[in-house]
Amino acid sequence: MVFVRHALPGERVTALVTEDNGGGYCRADAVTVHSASPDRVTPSCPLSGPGGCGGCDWQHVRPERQRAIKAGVVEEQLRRIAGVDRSVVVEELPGGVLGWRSRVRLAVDDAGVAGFRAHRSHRVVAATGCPLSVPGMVDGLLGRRWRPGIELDVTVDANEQVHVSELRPGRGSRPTSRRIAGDGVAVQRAAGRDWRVHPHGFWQVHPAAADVLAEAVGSWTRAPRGGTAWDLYGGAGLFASVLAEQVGTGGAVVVVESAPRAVADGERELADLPQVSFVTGRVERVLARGLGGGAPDVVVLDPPRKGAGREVISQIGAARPARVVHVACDPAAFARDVGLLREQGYRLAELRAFDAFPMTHHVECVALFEQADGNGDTATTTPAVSPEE
Ligand SMILES: C[S@@+](CC[C@H](N)C(=O)[O-])C[C@H]1O[C@@H](n2cnc3c(N)ncnc32)[C@H](O)[C@@H]1O
Repeated sequence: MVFVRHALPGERVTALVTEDNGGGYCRADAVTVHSASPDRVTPSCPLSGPGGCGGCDWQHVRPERQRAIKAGVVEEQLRRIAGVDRSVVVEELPGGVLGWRSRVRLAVDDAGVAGFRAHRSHRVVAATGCPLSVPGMVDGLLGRRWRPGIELDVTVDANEQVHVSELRPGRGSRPTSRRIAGDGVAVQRAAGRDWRVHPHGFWQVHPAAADVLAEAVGSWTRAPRGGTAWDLYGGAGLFASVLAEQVGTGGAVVVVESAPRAVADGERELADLPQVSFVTGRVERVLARGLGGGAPDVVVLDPPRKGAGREVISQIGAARPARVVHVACDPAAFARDVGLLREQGYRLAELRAFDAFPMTHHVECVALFEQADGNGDTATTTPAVSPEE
């Protein structure tokens, strides 16, 4: 099998193999298009294409078609990995497909010129702009000379303040970071409040995404008044703020998050919600120790790309919440977690998918799971969940 970047289904192309994995599969880049798909468009960035910047690999595809392909990917992974047959629509976020990216990592080459890393490579592609980024955020950074070998972490917040940190390779795998622009506090707006958070901690990259996801999650959690909810992989507590309104001051919302900086931000920003508490630690370890405070009525989980996995899903299953809302940014890991939740007796009740990363292959899913009541879901095959996951 050959995965060809920069091509579209139905096209005839000449492709250059970039990675040969022996008997398994190859990766290749389409370098010449002989017969183009009607969905092919001219990329707005000259660096998009073979040998160019690795950031946005779908600029050559009509945006409507991008969303249709992403929907097909989610459907296919659910069918193949979780044995669930479900039709998916990928919803557009407000703001258009360009100028949305509020966080970028620039790299500086040996000559001191800033640009973007090439796809799956350390090579730096010099750039003069980035049409995907919020307008103006990288202007002035790309045209300057920098110390060779550093990287620049750039975030623009909801107040249009640009925050820049210089990252120098440090001892071990951790770079040392030095703030060179911004006041070190990014203001973000979502779920009806302003959040003052670390500019380079986790926050949704698309400016509309945090609000859209909080609304989607909150519409399905329906945590009972006085009830208990868990917000796992909770960051600064975006979803906890929604859950807190639902359970009221007589209820309890517990956020579990491994990054101490995000916990510190959340404890400060949600100090007006006494029903919210934070636990710093890895979800799998914290749940193994036991969270205390009674069984949850609702669990929200928003793990990183690799998903939650068997251990965490089993721990959630053992707590028997009535509803589980899963937020996921990798369709394959998500489908594996769907299969694991089914093993725990949960059925996929609702699913929405969002184009939170236009012009890239990434897609964000939000799913509601309810305890299966015997009616079952629309499984077509036995879930193909690997035992070690
Ligand atoms: C996709 S983000 C979601 C954050 C939050 N729900 C939000 O929307 O702002 C995933 C979060 O999980 C945290 N994380 C990653 N691995 C973790 C683990 N094993 N246990 C707890 N938190 C973890 C990361 O630090 C990050 O804040």
